[in-house]
Amino acid sequence: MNADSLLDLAPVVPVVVLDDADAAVPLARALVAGGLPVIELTLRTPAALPAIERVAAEVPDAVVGAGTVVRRADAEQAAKAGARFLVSPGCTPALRAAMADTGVPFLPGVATASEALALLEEGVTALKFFPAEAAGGIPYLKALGGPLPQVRFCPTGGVTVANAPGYLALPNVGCVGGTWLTPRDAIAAGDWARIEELARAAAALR
Ligand SMILES: O=C(O)C(=O)C[C@H](O)[C@H](O)COP(=O)(O)O
Repeated sequence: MNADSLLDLAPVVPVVVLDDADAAVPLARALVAGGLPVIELTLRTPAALPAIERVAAEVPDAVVGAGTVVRRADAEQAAKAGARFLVSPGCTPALRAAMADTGVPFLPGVATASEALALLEEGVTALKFFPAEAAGGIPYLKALGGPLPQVRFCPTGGVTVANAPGYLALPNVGCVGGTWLTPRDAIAAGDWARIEELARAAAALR
């Protein structure tokens, strides 16, 4: 798998904030059962790294990655924990180098044509578009596709079950990401059936 093929594995990538690493395995199983095998666990809580480790070891059908990669150490620790991909909200030359050094596929975040061009110069053609809705949403991405048809995006940030189909209809969108599949209250309650249902609805979007 490389970053470009990652965009084709599932129409929606659940972006997860976990408070308790014990929730990771049942959560990942529910998402996989609902049809969403690609899972981004954000490095925003101390539970994230052990959660990545457990999902990588115990849920072979999941493709678990790390989100909120913002420093070299994040990239290194996530790769060591078994992350199969890395996602960052934005990118700098140092962060790109750090992610590339891990050998793990990565999706750097961009929000402008210049940022996309800087990464294109380094051979990176799969990008996260963040924060998607706030940065201009569907019309903005459509406009970027004119001069930059070789770049494909995973829009994330303000994407919902309602606006996801519009993004997925764009030729330069491979998949979308969002937190709506894994509500914090459902995770806290261990309501895996609800999460599986949300995943199933999202998997059917395309
Ligand atoms: O953690 C990261 O690396 C990010 O870039 C941020 C997330 O992608 C957004 O927080 C998505 O959140 P929603 O808008 O609720 O779907």
